[in-house]
Amino acid sequence: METLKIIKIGGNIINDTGALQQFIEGFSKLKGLKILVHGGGNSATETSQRLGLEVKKVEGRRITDQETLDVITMIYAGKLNKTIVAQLQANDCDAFGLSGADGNLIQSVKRPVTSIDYGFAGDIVQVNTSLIETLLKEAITPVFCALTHNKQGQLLNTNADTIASELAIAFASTYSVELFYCFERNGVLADISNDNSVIDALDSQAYQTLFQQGKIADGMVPKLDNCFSALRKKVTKVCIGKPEMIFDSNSIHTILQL
Ligand SMILES: Nc1ncnc2c1ncn2[C@@H]1O[C@H](COP(=O)(O)OP(=O)(O)O)[C@@H](O)[C@H]1O
Ligand SMILES: CC(=O)N[C@@H](CCC(=O)OP(=O)(O)O)C(=O)O
Repeated sequence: METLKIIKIGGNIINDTGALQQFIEGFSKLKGLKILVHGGGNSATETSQRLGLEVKKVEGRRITDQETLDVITMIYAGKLNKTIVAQLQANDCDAFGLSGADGNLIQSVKRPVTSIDYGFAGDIVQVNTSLIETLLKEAITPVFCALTHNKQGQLLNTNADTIASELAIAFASTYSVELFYCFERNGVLADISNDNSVIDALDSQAYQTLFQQGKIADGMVPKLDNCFSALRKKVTKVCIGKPEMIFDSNSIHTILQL
């Protein structure tokens, strides 16, 4: 099976001009089929705060009211997506910026209300792989932002880690999919205050233990849930670490195992 690399970059990489530039240059040079998914949660938080909007997150997911949805649409689908695409184009990577609404690529439903109402936040129900494959076959690199839609005219905020894992799962029967989560740390850390405490290989049982000990928390919890869900659904390889892991397989990072 041909390999498809799905690479996600988080908001802290996007906000660091040097790190983003280095990533864009390396990503552009990667051979073979590739898809980029970007977050940008901290840019949305900054802009919301500047506008005097209250920022609320539960278990790493943003509670998205109408005003917050307006902000994230401008930031994720507008400023960040178009800036990243322009920078990739400058590096001769034929990038094509997308939300889940474009071409009906990613459909979702409003996250069901339990004790928490996440507002306009979506859970993915369907990925339109055929149109994405058409782009890939034309040597076009899809670049997804963290927005999906419900096919009834409503945009929904969707965690970028989940978009990456759902894309990976949707392609797992067609390609050998390698999923990379790039962020600002060296990998999953046994001690969050020590960047040298990278766990080389993490399985779901060790994850549960570290979670119960409080050593894995915040945004790392939904990230790891997405990683293990992808592995269970036949994604070939899942890694977490700094962007250099996608160009240099010897660099320090965490490999996930079931
Ligand atoms: N054990 C851990 N190892 C690494 N990061 C951790 C750990 N526990 C919690 N974290 C936190 O998780 C964050 C990554 O999640 P998140 O903020 O959602 O990343 P991103 O913006 O890249 O999606 C890290 O910045 C770190 O603060
Ligand atoms: C529902 C939900 O939480 N969506 C995320 C989407 C952005 C994101 O995932 O950004 P990072 O990858 O930089 O964290 C949010 O608004 O923060």
